[in-house]
Amino acid sequence: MRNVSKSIRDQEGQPSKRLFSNITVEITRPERIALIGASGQGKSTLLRLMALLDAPDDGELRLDGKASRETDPRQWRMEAAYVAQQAVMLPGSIEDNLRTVSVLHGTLYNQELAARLMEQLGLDYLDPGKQASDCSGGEKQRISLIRTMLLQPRILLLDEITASLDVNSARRVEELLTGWHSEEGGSYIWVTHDLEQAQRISDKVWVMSGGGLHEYPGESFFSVPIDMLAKQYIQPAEGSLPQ
Ligand SMILES: Nc1ncnc2c1ncn2[C@@H]1O[C@H](COP(=O)(O)OP(=O)(O)OP(=O)(O)O)[C@@H](O)[C@H]1O
Repeated sequence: MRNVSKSIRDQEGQPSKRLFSNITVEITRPERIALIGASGQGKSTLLRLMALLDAPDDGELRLDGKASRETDPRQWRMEAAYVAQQAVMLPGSIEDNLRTVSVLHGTLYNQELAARLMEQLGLDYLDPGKQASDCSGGEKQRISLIRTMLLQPRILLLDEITASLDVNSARRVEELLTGWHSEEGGSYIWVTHDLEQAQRISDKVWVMSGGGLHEYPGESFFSVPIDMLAKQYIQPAEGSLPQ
């Protein structure tokens, strides 16, 4: 991502406030990145740009050297896939939802992988024929992650994906994704407000603040006590946002 900027638009579609400017970052090898920052800094917007679900005002994104504007967005999203905080279930059963991705992208449905992922996330008690809309918020969130993982992307863009999960279920998600990174060489950028989770799941931290993105190696970032980091980066006092 090079020199990427984004403004919020008003109802007339005119830029009303600069959200972030000139963000330049590069991922050159499989990485585990935690993306943190106070509410409203633009973390979700940044993830959505990276999935080509939104467009920057300026700057460019490249994947394997190829510019986003020269790439079929559908093809791009099979490589760099976004998982939303609010899981949206499509009409039909759980299995219909899991199959949707392969139907949309014209790929084979990997039933074995689907069953393994359901088990790893503690969802194997669910009847695949159950209506997805009847699932709980936490079940939907995990089904949505599995649906995306069935695409077998190389980069996962994860937007607070454990926000509605109990501690044990969240840990299963963390184990699945850290295992996926180490075994299959996938990268993720994971938005979280939970600094302890950020420490568990990342080697590198991206902090959004003051309209910019600041990159830190995990070990040096977390050498500062988490409550101090939280004060500075997650719940900054009024008017004291780090620039
Ligand atoms: N489509 C949109 N139209 C207008 N404003 C938007 C739109 N999308 C996001 N915003 C605004 O942009 C700002 C950044 O939103 P974003 O969701 O990216 O922040 P965030 O850092 O992920 O916040 P949080 O941690 O609360 O999820 C917010 O002020 C939000 O209201």
